[in-house]
Amino acid sequence: MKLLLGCIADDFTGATDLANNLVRAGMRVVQTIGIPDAPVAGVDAVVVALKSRTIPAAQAVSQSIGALRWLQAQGCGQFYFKVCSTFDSTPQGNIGPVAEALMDALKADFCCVTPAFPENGRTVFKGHLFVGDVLLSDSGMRNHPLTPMTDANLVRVMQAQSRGKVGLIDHDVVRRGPEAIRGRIAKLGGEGGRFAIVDAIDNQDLLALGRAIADAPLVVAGSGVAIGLPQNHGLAPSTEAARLPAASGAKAVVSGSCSAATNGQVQHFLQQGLDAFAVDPLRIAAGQDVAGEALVWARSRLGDKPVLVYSSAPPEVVRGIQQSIGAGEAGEMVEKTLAKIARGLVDAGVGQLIVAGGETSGAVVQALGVRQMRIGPQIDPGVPWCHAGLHLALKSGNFGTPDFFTKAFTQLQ
Ligand SMILES: Nc1ncnc2c1ncn2[C@@H]1O[C@H](COP(=O)(O)OP(=O)(O)OP(=O)(O)O)[C@@H](O)[C@H]1O
Ligand SMILES: O=C(O)[C@@H](O)C(=O)CO
Repeated sequence: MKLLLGCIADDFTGATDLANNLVRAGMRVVQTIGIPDAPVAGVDAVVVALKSRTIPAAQAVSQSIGALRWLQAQGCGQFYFKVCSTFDSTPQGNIGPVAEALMDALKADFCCVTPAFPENGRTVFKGHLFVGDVLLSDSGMRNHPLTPMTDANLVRVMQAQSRGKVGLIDHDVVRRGPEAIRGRIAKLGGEGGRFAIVDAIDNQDLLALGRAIADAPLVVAGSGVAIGLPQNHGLAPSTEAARLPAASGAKAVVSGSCSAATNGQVQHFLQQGLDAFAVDPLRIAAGQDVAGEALVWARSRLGDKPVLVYSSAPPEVVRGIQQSIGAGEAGEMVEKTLAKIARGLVDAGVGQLIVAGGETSGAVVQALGVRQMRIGPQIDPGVPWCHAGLHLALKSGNFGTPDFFTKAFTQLQ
């Protein structure tokens, strides 16, 4: 059986987010960690998770083209480049350069682009991206250390990193439905345009866009557009596609995300009086065996109630640590330590594991030797349970309700 959709995601939690929306809309999906070395059978879509969001553009292009070639070899007819719902990028890329390289490889003339994900508060109107009630440029993303987003006008943002001309399909057109969208694509393409940012403020808009681009070789989007593509293959939302084996084993959370949502989730967990171990980056830097200590601490506590191991901290604490040992060094040390702890927890019997943070998830999944994950039911928008021998939930820093670290396990019972 041929794959219906081939997806390339620029980070790990983003890949899971996309896979989750495809599954909810009725596709059976496998997420692979990097380019697989063997064919994947029995699914409708494969999401290849790369870690290409902030690496040099040339490397991001070459990894993405590698993923495209593998997906083409599986017979995919349509491709999806998953980018962040806050359009994380710089004038150097990587959204524009990767999108143009994929279009060249696919001989595609035109491509629709939208990070809209209304269920998670990301909407695009008149080409401007809103995060909840504020413009992207007024959201916390303006302070992002690697990809500060200081302009909410996505036509301008995309144009700055693309050779081809970028236009807009605005909401007046989108709400008139698929035919009107197709008409505008043809018009913009006829005027020499290569990309259009597409407005979408609710799921209805995304379903219309999904229909309009049924025959397009490529779409560049957050996970939102995924809800509109399975309908083109006669698939409908169902819980069947999200069925996973029964969960077993002890429960644990490993959190290296320092985003506001995760910090709130850590506080909520602590307020429940549940067991938690704080990882101190300064002690790691001083050469202490923090991973060993955490595992000794955890072993006697593993069981039905979840344990939490976290380095998550508020921005002022993180800044202090970064000033003392360097931002890159602190990040790498913490990631390595948390990954070692996650490996030890699984060896000690953890079978249900939540990991918070995209970089942290990448490090943990690599330490666990996971190459593929089957996507299961959604916990919160953008975060599903997955199965890879054990049950895993990879949570984007900004996603999930405050009780996520306890509620997620209840869902598996
Ligand atoms: N206390 C800390 N001090 C300094 N750096 C830390 C600390 N805790 C975690 N880190 C590092 O901060 C980074 C957090 O990035 P990560 O991608 O895991 O989370 P996020 O940015 O919130 O998630 P997402 O990418 O899904 O939005 C990691 O490199 C992690 O190792
Ligand atoms: O689209 C999003 O916001 C997320 O899937 C993501 O990419 C997190 O890094």
